[in-house]
Amino acid sequence: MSEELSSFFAALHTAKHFEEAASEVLRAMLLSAERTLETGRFARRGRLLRGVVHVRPDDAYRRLAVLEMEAVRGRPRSGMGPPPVAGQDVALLASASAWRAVAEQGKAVAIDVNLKTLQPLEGGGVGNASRPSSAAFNPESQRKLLGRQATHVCVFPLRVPGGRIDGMIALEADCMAALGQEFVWKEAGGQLQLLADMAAAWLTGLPPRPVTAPQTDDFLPVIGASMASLVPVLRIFAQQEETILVSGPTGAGKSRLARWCHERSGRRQGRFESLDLTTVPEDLQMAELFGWRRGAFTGAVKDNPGSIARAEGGTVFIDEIDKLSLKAQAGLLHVLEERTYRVLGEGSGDQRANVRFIIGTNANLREAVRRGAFREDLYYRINVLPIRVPPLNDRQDEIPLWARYMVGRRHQETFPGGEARLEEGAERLLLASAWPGNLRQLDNIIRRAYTLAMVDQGGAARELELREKHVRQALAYEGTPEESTLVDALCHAARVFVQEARRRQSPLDIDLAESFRGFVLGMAAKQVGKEEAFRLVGREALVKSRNHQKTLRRELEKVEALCREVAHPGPEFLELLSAEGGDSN
Ligand SMILES: Nc1ncnc2c1ncn2[C@@H]1O[C@H](COP(=O)(O)OP(=O)(O)OP(=O)(O)O)[C@@H](O)[C@H]1O
Repeated sequence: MSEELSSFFAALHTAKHFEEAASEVLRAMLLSAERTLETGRFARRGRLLRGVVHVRPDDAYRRLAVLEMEAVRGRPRSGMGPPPVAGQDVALLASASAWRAVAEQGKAVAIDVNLKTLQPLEGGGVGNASRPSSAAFNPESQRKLLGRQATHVCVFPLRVPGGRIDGMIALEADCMAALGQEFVWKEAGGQLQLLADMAAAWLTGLPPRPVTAPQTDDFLPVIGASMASLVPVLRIFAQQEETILVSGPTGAGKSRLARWCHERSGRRQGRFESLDLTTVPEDLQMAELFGWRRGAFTGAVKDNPGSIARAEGGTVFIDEIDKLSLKAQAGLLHVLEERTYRVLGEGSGDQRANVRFIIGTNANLREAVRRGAFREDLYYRINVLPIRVPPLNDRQDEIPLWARYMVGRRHQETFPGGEARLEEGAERLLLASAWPGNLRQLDNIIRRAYTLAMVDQGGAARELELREKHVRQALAYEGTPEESTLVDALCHAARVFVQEARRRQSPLDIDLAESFRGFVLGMAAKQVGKEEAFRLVGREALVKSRNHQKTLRRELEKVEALCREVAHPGPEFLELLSAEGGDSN
């Protein structure tokens, strides 16, 4: 390994955060490309501009970093210098096609922005045999790149061990003299990809530099650790013009997040129009989007502008995109590519679509593409800036914060200026519950518990406390989700165990497997009687030898030990323990 590569490797080893690793790799790649440029035929006629690292494992953005060439020149070769920050004004590589090409082919692609061509790099250089794809760029992407002097872009896949492509690194350059694929990528491609390959594991594996808690607001009133690391990426997304794809389970807050992005975009003065496709019959989807003229179809008794026209200058949020019919998919693709559409029933004359689209889905769109239910070209067209909202179960740290926020908000509706709090036990109970319905379910439970607390406190309480019993009752109405399997339940128990250990900031030294057996036996004994309980868990022999009473007692003691450890009074079946009384032989 050359000295240069080994010092690059050493720098990656000492990087503690994604930003530091990104800084190293972008600096090394930009300098390497610049050296090639200086010795080639475009020396003094071209210049490197910047590099951008996009980390998007499982097709959802996790991190972004940008490094301007000026910053590279402005600091010594060794030493960390300021980290590359994806600032608010950063312009992202505006091409869905670049990502599609690197993700599908696992190879770097070179783009000539003036010619609007995109061509795979082969081996260390550009293969003449590979087809240039001239449909690769829409005029908007071209305008944007040229607007920041980028005439040539090379995009390298971020290949992690195992062969997955978890992101890309784009280098931008300015060289009017170079045509098509002539720029330095041809000679430097092999070395640049090597640097990207070496850095991939660090870029995708390192945590982000800790950020101070982002500011909350009405649309994002709670931001826990996992969302906090996404907020910088979201802020950048909000300010772009490209389509954002927000995926995540139902009730996780996708619509609110879309609204948050709108409020932070240059289009905030315009309207935010939301179109939930689950509520629109397939044959009316085109009409709802593009509007109609009177008489366009049966029932069209007067003109209707449609979502795009209503949101003129603003944002259209299309939720549950997988419900879009194939016909309407073709219509949406046309708008996204050409920025024009035709109102239904209008003989001629296209309208300009001056809106930004945000798309929501809780379906696996890639899978829908595989099944032929969703157009592949549309998938790539809307998948420019994908982001995933994690389920509430994966952001446990947010549960008490959301619960407090929701109780407060509910109380303000009845008693503006009043005060509502949650008893500690109530928070513990919420934390220990599973939330398949995410924030929507939590909100429902809080509202139900709130009503119970109000009734308990006689109605007119400006100061209100939501107690554990209110939450327990509210949860009881929900019942156990029928689809809950043993594996789901065990996952849930494991999650709560971890959360309890983290809460106390010291190890939770209990043998969970041992106490779990006690829980199972206790529950079974309560439900079907002691002897049958032992049969259910395959320990019939103990019943026959009359040793089961003693065993049950020992098992229940382990349950009791666990309850003591986590300062919980313990479940009802612990009564069995006292009922066993002196029967210890
Ligand atoms: N930022 C928020 N502030 C207050 N409540 C919220 C927020 N986000 C989500 N919620 C609660 O969760 C519910 C669902 O939120 P939202 O509609 O944004 O989720 P979604 O992911 O778009 O759901 P779906 O996929 O079912 O449309 C809201 O009605 C509200 O009760």
